[in-house]
Amino acid sequence: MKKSVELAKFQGINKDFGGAFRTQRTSGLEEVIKSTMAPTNDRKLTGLVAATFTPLTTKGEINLSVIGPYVEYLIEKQGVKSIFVNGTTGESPSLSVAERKALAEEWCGKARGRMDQVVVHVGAMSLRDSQDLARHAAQIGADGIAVIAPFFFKPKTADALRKFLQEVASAASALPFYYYQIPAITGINMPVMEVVEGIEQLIPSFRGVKFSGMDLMDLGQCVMHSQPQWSILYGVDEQLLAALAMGANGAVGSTFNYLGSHVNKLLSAFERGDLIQARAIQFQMQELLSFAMKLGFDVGVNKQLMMEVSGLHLGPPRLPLMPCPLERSEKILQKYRSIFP
Ligand SMILES: CC(=O)N[C@@H]([C@@H](O)[C@H](O)[C@H](O)CO)[C@@H](O)CC(=O)C(=O)O
Repeated sequence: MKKSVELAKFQGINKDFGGAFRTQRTSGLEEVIKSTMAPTNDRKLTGLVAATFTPLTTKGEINLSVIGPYVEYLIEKQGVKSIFVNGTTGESPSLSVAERKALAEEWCGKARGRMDQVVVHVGAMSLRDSQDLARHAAQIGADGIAVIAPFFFKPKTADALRKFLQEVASAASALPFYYYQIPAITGINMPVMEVVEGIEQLIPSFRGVKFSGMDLMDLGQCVMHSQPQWSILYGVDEQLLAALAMGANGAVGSTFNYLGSHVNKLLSAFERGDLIQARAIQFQMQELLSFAMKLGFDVGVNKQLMMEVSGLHLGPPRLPLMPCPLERSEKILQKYRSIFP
């Protein structure tokens, strides 16, 4: 990469929160290729993206009726304008393909005209299921798709993983495609940098990474070598500020469901160079999460906290996750209220 390009990119880093996107200079041939293969939505994904919980009834069925009020809550109370649905927080590995389609359709329908972007996670252990979900996401008007690495039969090399991602992306080539890395869940610790190397040649619709790992050097390398149209979105909410300093363009996370208004202030503070304020908010988030983690924090506990803060009826998590014990949820809610009065 030329030095001037590197410098321009470095200077452009973190100017993305306002939603601006930069266009790439291309040759005539590249223009032709782009016009035939580029995704129809070329709006760069930036800012806060809430990874949504999946509403279930008390009997454990998906509860589509909560999705409309949920979207309104995120917009009105949390200032969150983009969502990432059917991900980890949404318990996608515990949902059937039919349930995932019904949920994705409802999220897209309710968010249409109200939110900036809806990214549908379509990753699955079966390539065919993943392709089916990707095609469906395109039909229902999703703004992008993301794919996690299959984690039962794990790809052994970056090449194998890239091929899997390519096969899914090609089922919905008109949609921006994001690689979803989350090593704590998948057990796949391959550096993201290795996975995305040369990926735009295989996947013309590739638009970035949802980076949910702890390795900030790998994150920095991804930022450094990313293309202008890519979004590097961080997914470990409790250390978001470090990722912003490293050049992340935005964040996808579960806690933005109930902390979005505060984290938006963190982003604004960072943007105007007020590190004291940004750090103070990050420390508040850490205070809450470290308290919850000591008591035991998983998607079930997180979902309960969201229910109590928002008043939305999200129901229990699905087995094998267990509902949050009452005593624990009371303590966490109390802590939440003391930190964020
Ligand atoms: C392991 C995990 O669930 N990570 C969360 C974080 O938002 C996480 O809940 C938060 O940082 C608290 O640890 C997200 O990265 C997951 C996510 O975005 C998703 O639901 O797909």
